[in-house]
Amino acid sequence: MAVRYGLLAAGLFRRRVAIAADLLALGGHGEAAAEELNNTFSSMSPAKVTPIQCNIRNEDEVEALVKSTLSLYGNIDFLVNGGGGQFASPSEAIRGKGCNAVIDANLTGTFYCCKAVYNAWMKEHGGVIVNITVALRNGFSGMHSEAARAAVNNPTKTLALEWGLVFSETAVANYGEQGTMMWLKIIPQIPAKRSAVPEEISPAVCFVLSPAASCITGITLAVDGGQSLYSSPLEIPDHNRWLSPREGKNSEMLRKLLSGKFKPKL
Ligand SMILES: CCCCCCC/C=C/C(=O)SCCNC(=O)CCNC(=O)[C@H](O)C(C)(C)COP(=O)(O)OP(=O)(O)OC[C@H]1O[C@@H](n2cnc3c(N)ncnc32)[C@H](O)[C@@H]1OP(=O)(O)O
Ligand SMILES: NC(=O)C1=CN([C@@H]2O[C@H](COP(=O)(O)OP(=O)(O)OC[C@H]3O[C@@H](n4cnc5c(N)ncnc54)[C@H](OP(=O)(O)O)[C@@H]3O)[C@@H](O)[C@H]2O)C=CC1
Repeated sequence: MAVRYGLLAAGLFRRRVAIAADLLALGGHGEAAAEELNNTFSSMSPAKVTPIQCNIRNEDEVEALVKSTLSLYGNIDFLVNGGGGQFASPSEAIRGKGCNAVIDANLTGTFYCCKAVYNAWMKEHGGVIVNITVALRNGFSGMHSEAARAAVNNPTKTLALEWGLVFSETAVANYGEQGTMMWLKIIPQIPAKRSAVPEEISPAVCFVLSPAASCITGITLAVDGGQSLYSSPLEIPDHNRWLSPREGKNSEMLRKLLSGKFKPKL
């Protein structure tokens, strides 16, 4: 199984019993992470994590990575795209270079990985691909990040159709170190009244990878405690930039209501 290593991928590894497989951990600093996982889980499973460094923003490196994986393991049953991230910034301050960097990491990097694994293995043998993004309905993880994550959604469906693979996009909302303060503020708006934790993301991914999901493809599975069903976590700043309604008795009534001078009957 090929996985770009991260917090969520580590959770996935914990559930390796369900999908007994070796695991290839990737990422800029994968070695220490792989060592930690191998030490932690060696008594529980023969599965082994092998770190191979690769910048997924570089197409040649991704192709070389897939080649190395196949020489190591002989096959690639699953690809879980879990690499990515963003920097925090108000939209108006994001520069082109930063925007492109985030799009390259989250969107183009995901595509490179899908394409390389498909061409080198899954085209002939089939397989399952899961793309992990952010649960972003109504927006919030930053314009650059949102653009990249939302842009994974439709191609996931297109590739599921074009390639005939079991293909799924898992949108997660679990807030660890990133955005903690912001997240604390919005927890009251989450129907579950808490965020998800990595241990709740990995079972969802395992489900999609497992034979239990053998008739599922191209779906988006939100693991977010219902957050995306409810309001947006974004705060709307006070402003006076909206067009006023046409003058008349209804706009007059609205003004009264908003001023608090008029008490509605109900
Ligand atoms: C912000 C909170 C939103 C809600 C969070 C939702 C929940 C999500 C959680 C997670 O994502 S967990 C994963 C956590 N990990 C990360 O987020 C790491 C993300 N970082 C990266 O992937 C990379 O650092 C990057 C953002 C893709 C940038 O790549 P790199 O460092 O290689 O940059 P360059 O290609 O050289 O481009 C640099 C360019 O980028 C802009 N920039 C980078 N950092 C910042 C920053 N902190 N503030 C503003 N702008 C930034 C900037 O334009 C840089 O250009 P220069 O100024 O250097 O010329
Ligand atoms: N954790 C959270 O709260 C949430 C996470 N997500 C998203 O879910 C996905 C997985 O998250 P999680 O596991 O927590 O995140 P992590 O930050 O733990 O893992 C992301 C991994 O991606 C790797 N990575 C980033 N850019 C590249 C690159 N250019 N080339 C190769 N590897 C790269 C990082 O490697 P390295 O560290 O070596 O640079 C890191 O190991 C991400 O897309 C994240 O944005 C969504 C919602 C919430």
